[in-house]
Amino acid sequence: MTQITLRRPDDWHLHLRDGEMLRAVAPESARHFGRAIIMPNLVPPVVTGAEAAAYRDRILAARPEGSGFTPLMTLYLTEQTDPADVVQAARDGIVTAVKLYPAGATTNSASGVRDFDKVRRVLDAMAEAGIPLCVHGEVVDGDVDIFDREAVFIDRVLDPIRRATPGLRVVMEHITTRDGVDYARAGGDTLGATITTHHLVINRNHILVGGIKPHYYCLPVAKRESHRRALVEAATSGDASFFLGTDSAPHTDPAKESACGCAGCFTATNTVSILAAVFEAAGALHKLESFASLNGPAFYGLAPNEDTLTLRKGDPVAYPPKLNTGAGPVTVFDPGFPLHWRVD
Ligand SMILES: NC(=O)N[C@@H](CC(=O)O)C(=O)O
Ligand SMILES: [Zn+2]
Ligand SMILES: [Zn+2]
Repeated sequence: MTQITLRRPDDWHLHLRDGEMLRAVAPESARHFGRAIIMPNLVPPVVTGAEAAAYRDRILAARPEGSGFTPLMTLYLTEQTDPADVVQAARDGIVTAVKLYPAGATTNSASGVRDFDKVRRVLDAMAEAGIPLCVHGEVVDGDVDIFDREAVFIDRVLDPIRRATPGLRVVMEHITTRDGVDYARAGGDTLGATITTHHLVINRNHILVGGIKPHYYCLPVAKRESHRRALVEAATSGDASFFLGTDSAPHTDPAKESACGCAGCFTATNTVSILAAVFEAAGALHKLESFASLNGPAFYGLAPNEDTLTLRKGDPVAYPPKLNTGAGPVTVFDPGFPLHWRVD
């Protein structure tokens, strides 16, 4: 196959940041994607419906002329979140989902949740109103090894929450393990999982072998190769539980290339070409549309995009290694292999 046309993909987990960074990265996502679930972990975080509405306006203003890219906003769940504000913001069409960060789990998560009982009323209201909860699924306990944090979160936090709040629609964001794949697959139609582009490509060796590679460091951290293979198997299976959430998370080079570097891979620029390579290598190009364009909208109760995107195979596509932003240079994720699929 040398050409494939799919419904325009969506990105169900995206960081656009704010200010100069937003202005530089928004066009990178708007080029290929129809919609994106926008992460609320700004400084300070997007906590209320009014803040989400204002942030949405800033994103719309950062789109290139004529772009139809639609940001789908989320609220950052805190122990002070007002259930009525969440429900109202969803009813008003401002907010599509709520994001749960365990406090301290990742970039800008300090305002996240420590005591899950304190958000019980919000979760009950969300279950009742059908508002999805997007979850960064890692425990933060110092005694849990960083490579085990996802599996332990499923047992200690996620499964108890889902049992206590039946009907709550949950997205396990950026799963990185076979444990995550298995739990999502068995979870029925109230449970979905996003998989990032980079976790389909790298394992922990990419970060650590031959010198430390800060641009491959993200959270949850990439796991061993058998887990990466489980993710590829899940993404390319066509199973409706799994859909694309790039987690494209720009940080400037100085913030990444540091004695204490930030977590996040910036993949917005070349994600679609990388995904085509991954799916082709798995003999599953015909499943790319399910993963990138169909399963996500189905979970969120939305129609797929009307328009399409065509990829053609040819000579390697050159992507700029860095995006220059007003906030500083941002390194574009390097998959480590040539990309032959060009988006028309
Ligand atoms: N994935 C990351 O490594 N970083 C994300 C936060 C997140 O999605 O956990 C970021 O905001 O930089
Ligand atoms: Zn996260
Ligand atoms: Zn993220």
